[in-house]
Amino acid sequence: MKYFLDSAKIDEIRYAYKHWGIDGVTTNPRHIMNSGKPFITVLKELADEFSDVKNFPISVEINPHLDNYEEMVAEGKKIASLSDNFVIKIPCTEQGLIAAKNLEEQGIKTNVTLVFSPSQALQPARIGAAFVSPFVGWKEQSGEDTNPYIQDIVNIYRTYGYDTEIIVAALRNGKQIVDAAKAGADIVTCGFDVYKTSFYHAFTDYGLNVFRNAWDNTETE
Ligand SMILES: O=C[C@H](O)COP(=O)(O)O
Repeated sequence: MKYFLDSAKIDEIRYAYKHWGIDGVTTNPRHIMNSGKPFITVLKELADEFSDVKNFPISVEINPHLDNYEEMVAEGKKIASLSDNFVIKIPCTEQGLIAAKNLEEQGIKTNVTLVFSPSQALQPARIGAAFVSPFVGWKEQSGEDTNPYIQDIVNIYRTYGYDTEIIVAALRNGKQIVDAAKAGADIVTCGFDVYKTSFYHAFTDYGLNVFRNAWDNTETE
């Protein structure tokens, strides 16, 4: 399963690429806002940082105020022209799906986002979107069990042999990463701290102390 970093902060993206070998990046307007930098500055930083890296998808979301497909396509083309790695993130609305179909027909990769049900996940696959992003964290926060929903999407995609890659998004902890892996998702996207926490277990620290203690009480020669 591939790991994407959900962030627009260049320092943590650089670190996660170099040290963790992340496979791609996803951004959204909230991440861009949290970077504290203007939209176009973030895009240029990301384009420059990975200019020599092939097949490193970086999802960039279009202006969320756009609500007709022609404007969405125009904006998507503008963003895509900045880097071969850019994937255009488009909301799963009827107009968004038309825009995604148009962009894919023009050879521009799309990531259909804000997906919350298997029925929403079907059309992005039918029109050949490169990626679909079903959200988990937001649904779990509202008290829903998200395992069947992700598993259903994976099963449907496998049944029909759809090529669209499933990015399980908005994950908040290691258990949700494991649930996505158990369901057979292609990719997860998480924030920097979620990955860091997922690498940790209290028993590892406990065990390290046991071994350090043993080491300190053993003659080296
Ligand atoms: O854009 C997709 C993100 O995974 C949404 O997650 P977020 O709630 O962490 O911004």
